[in-house]
Amino acid sequence: SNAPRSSTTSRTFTTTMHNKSRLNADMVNPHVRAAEYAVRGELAIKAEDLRDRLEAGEKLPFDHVINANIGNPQQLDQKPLTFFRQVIALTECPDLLSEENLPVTKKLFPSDAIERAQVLLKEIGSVGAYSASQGVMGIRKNVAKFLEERDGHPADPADIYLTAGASQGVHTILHILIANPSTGCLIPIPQYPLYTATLAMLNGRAVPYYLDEEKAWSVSMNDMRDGLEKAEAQGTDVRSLVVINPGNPTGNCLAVEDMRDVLRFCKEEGLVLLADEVYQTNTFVSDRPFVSFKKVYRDMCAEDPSMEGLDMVSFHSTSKGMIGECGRRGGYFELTGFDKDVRDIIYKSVSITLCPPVSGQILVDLMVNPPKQGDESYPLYNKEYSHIYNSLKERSQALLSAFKRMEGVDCQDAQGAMYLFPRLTLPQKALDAAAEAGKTPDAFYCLQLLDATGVCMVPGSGFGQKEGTIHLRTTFLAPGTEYAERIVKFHEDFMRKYKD
Ligand SMILES: Cc1ncc(COP(=O)(O)O)c(CN[C@@H]2CONC2=O)c1O
Repeated sequence: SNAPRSSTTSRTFTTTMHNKSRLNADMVNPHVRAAEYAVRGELAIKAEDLRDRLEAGEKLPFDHVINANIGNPQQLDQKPLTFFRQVIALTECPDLLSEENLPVTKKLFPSDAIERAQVLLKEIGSVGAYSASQGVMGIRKNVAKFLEERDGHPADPADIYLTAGASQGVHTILHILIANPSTGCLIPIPQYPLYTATLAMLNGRAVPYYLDEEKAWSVSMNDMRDGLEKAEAQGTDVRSLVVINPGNPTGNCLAVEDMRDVLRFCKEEGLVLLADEVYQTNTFVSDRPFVSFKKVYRDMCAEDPSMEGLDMVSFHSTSKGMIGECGRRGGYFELTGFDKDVRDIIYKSVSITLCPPVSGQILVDLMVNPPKQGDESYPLYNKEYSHIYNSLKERSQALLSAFKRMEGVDCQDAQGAMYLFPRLTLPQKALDAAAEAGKTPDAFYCLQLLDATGVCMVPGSGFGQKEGTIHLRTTFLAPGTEYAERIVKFHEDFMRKYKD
């Protein structure tokens, strides 16, 4: 109405009221509704509730909750690498580098941190500005240089895409690969549920291939082939294959021979290989050092040119390793192969979300180009890095030995990554109690463990496991061995309570 407004006038709009109900869960995208991500599922939610109750002063059988459900090192006691934070701080507050402030800044920051921040800011401009969608070129050049030094084969900055963590990279690539509801992707079982959750949201098909627990979780080519053939017989158009190396949740590091078999299989079957290598510096056994799929592939092409023509995406992240800067959301993927038209579509896809976090990009630069011998910051960097590495290795061994002491628990060595994936053999009474509670045996055990000890692990079913087996996934990030003893004690009580 055009009537003059007054404090009492209320404008009324006469429209035909649509009798639409308010949005409810049945109205949202059913594929997103169907997706599951156990790392932050029922157990994690309950752990947060217990933490809140402790903070509110409630008395529980433990005085703090330990999140062993997620590989989040700095949530526990891991400290950030000093040099990385110094460079990030300087790039976030460029006034510290002004002529006027530099004399004071030099008293607070090492010269190589100041120099690195100046070089980065010259490349980036402001960390508050959008960068190129693929990421800052200077940083991508450093990633390419790192890859050349790591693998001994050429790497091109044009093949490098910086991402908001590896998660965003995985989502981008799967989003492009899943062309329709019958498109499938071969996924290792057990796997990190980013893959099955993303495939569910994209309405694609997760095609399982089982890792061989008896062979330290190595890949079984027969199982991979069976998985492919079974899926194709059901009308699935399998277009890609995921390998996680070192493995999450299994901690296995693949032998080069197995990697060659996987590459040959992908070439023969025309599959895009997604090589998730975020744990490439989390390796603990000397006879299984990390070797990239890119290196093995290039070596194979040099021996046999008929291997050329494979399409592969390799993922890395600043969330893992000895860096553990999960919240920064830094990462990248490297494209190997790919038709130019497909690359244009990948670029278009990443351009829609403008650019990855610039501070995450800076962290990628630091990850691939850390202080070197002779640099002012190298002694401190090396000391911190070695301390973190050694403590992760010790903690993996301490928790593994605790599991090996537990009745009915069998656990493969942690060759790498941040996790253990023990297998449990539980008494029938425990299985019956779980069924009675409407829970899977692994979830039942994890819930009881959490209630009794405050230690939050994730049921193996959240990662996939062979029918009839029972596993748990835990990180070994928590400090000390006290919590491992809590787990041992709980297990003894649990097995006594449900003894057949
Ligand atoms: C194998 C693997 N790939 C990708 C990611 C994603 O990492 P960013 O997006 O942070 O780069 C993770 C994270 N690991 C999850 C997070 O913590 N615990 C886990 O199992 C992972 O384990």
